[in-house]
Amino acid sequence: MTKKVAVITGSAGGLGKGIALRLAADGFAIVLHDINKELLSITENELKEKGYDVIAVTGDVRKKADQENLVAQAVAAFGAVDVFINNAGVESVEPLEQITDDKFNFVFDVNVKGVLFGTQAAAAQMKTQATGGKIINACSIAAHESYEMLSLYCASKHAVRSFTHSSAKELAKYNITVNAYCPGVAATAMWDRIDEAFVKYNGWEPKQAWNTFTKDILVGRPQVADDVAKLVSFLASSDSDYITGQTILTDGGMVFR
Ligand SMILES: NC(=O)c1ccc[n+]([C@@H]2O[C@H](COP(=O)([O-])OP(=O)(O)OC[C@H]3O[C@@H](n4cnc5c(N)ncnc54)[C@H](O)[C@@H]3O)[C@@H](O)[C@H]2O)c1
Repeated sequence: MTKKVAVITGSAGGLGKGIALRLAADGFAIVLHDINKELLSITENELKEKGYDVIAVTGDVRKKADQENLVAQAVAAFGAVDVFINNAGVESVEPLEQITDDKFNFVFDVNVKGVLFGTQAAAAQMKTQATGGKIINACSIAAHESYEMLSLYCASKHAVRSFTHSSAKELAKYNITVNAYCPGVAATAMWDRIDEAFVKYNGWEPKQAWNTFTKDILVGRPQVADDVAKLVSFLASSDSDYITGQTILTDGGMVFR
């Protein structure tokens, strides 16, 4: 039987890499993708050394042509795109008054336009496949709750949540489901930068933001990439065939919806 194919944007490191490792172990052929060419190559080699079927495509989710190229490369290598994961995202931490025009555009370009262009490219391919496909978006607790100092990031993730709902409705007739995973606080390079921003703007101690955000998590520990990958593994599997348009929290018990 031919392997199903999963494309994961922003998968050179962080949660995307964790998702790629999990889906590879689940039996998917993996298409890695990132703007960071150097790290992408290291991660590609890591998966190859484990014996997984993998290719890596460098690109920028903000560019429609790059997203189309990503899908074309996936199809050229493995023949289909069964699962497309809009994982790439950027954070933004600053007081509301200090958000600039450029910063606003940058965050919305990556987090929202990136999801739109990824969904368009993936759907165009999936519509041609008898089996349809699954589109899975990176959302966040910040798509369900709004935090001070994170207004721009929260607004962008609320937009992704809305896109998840609308695209599920539009694409259902093509046998394409669209869902999202909403992590809480996971130890990645993103959270290192968030912590640094609270030091810069609030005069907090290093790790104070991390400790503040993680201290009340009900399961008693911060999140790791594998926690997120387990939910994505389910959403990528046939076990989730009856689920679409959902933005599912995986946060150890932080936000209740
Ligand atoms: N870490 C968390 O606690 C957390 C919580 C909730 C949601 N999320 C979301 O999960 C996703 C992954 O987060 P992470 O913590 O792994 O972040 P990260 O910064 O550690 O990794 C993100 C990856 O995306 C890549 N990337 C950034 N801009 C890109 C672009 N324009 N085109 C292609 N690739 C690009 C980066 O190079 C990097 O490899 C993001 O959408 C993020 O908003 C993370």
